[in-house]
Amino acid sequence: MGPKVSGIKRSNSSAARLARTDKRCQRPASSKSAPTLKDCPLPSHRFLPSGPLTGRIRVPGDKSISHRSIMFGALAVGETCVAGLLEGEDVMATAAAMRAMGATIEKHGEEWRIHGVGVGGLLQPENTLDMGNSGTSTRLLMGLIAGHGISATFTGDASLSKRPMGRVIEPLSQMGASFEASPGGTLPLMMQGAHPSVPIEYRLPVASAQVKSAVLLAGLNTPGITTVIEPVPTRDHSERMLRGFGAELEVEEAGGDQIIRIRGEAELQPQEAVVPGDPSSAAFFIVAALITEGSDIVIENVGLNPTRAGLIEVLQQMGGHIEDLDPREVGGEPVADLRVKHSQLKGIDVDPAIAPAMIDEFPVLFVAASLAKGTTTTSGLEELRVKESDRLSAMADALTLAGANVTEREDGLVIEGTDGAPLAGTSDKPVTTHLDHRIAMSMAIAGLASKDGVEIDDTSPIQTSFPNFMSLLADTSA
Ligand SMILES: O=C(O)C1=C[C@@H](OP(=O)(O)O)[C@@H](O)[C@H](O)C1
Ligand SMILES: C=C(OP(=O)(O)O)C(=O)O
Repeated sequence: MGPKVSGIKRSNSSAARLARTDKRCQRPASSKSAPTLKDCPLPSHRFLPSGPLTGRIRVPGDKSISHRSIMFGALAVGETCVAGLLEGEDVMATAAAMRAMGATIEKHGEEWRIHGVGVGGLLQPENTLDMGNSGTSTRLLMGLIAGHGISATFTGDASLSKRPMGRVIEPLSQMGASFEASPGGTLPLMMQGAHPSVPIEYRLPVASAQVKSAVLLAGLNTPGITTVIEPVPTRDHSERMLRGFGAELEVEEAGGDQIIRIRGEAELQPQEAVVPGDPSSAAFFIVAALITEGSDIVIENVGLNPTRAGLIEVLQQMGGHIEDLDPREVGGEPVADLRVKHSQLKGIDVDPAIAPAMIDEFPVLFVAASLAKGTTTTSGLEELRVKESDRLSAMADALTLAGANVTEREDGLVIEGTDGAPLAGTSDKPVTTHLDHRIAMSMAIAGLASKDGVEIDDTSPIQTSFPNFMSLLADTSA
């Protein structure tokens, strides 16, 4: 770790350890009384201005692909080996749930080995499935359970407990599953899967890969053909990977729609899976290098599936220097090494049609826009209000506190950039991350391009998707 990043603590520091205990503070195992703030101090942290980012780095495995590797491996008969799995809390929540339903999932050296139970073979979990902070785990597992004749209860942390589950309850009910959810269709909820379940044709009312995947996963153990119609394409990892595991799945384009059909009562074959680096995690280092003077960095092995690569296109339109080196395929997904150099960014109107291909990257795009020359306008982003936090309001508040010029609209933010001048940073009050890893990491990056640094109230949510973020940032910045 270089001397100029003394403000950044490593992930094995006491702050990071506290982070993990802190989440459990919501429901302390060892104490009958509710925890007080004193028992559970938040691991706050000030991210200081940084010199150039240089060197070659790798970010952890893709979160979406990691969840699916575990789920599909757990449904194949035989041993699936997964290399490059993300070991963040969200993926570990999926692993714990699949173990509770009968799969064996173990780490051997650098590799994860999964012994599956076969499609149709999931066991009824004995205990409540605690999904922590993870929307993907919850919605995809609801789909899997819907096609099995078992029941399960789902809980989650304070953030997940506010997120809408009606969007999966609706199609899965049509397939025969039944639900008892909290008011507003939220967690905690109890569900009973159906056996046999009923194949449906479902047109997605919202651009969501989680809803698409939930219906396809329910379709895996449903007799006949289950069809999902997608008017707006979203990440297609489920389709690619289900095919790779041997499911009969076809995608047809018709009149601007994608029509995805899966034949049920499938038999999945175990695989040797390799998970590419997560473009959503690489995004923080891409923006960090673009806004920090003198930076020149290579991020190796970044997944560049076209349904995920929207941020790179938008940053290039803003004048960002991002080069693909050595494009290749890893685990059935396009990847490349990305060379990113500091660039003078200019504000643009972001085409809302690109939103699904960068849905998790808007918080960090807002940081880039805050340092660009001129105005960046975003629209069509209502979905950001139902992520781990309301990401439009959380980022508008956080960036304003750090000195950026931001106007919040119903469906997006309008940001007047500083033309490269550093943001003031935060003084007496830290930014609030609302249990949202992407808000925490985005504002950490804003700290690099600030005068006084940016203080984050709670760094613990970073563990959900990018456990070594703090140490990688410290190692990369001069
Ligand atoms: O299918 C997935 O793996 C994901 C889909 C997206 O959610 P939505 O389906 O709610 O858009 C994304 O935000 C999430 O991080 C991961
Ligand atoms: C929205 C996200 O994840 P999830 O929906 O799985 O909680 C995310 O990682 O930004």
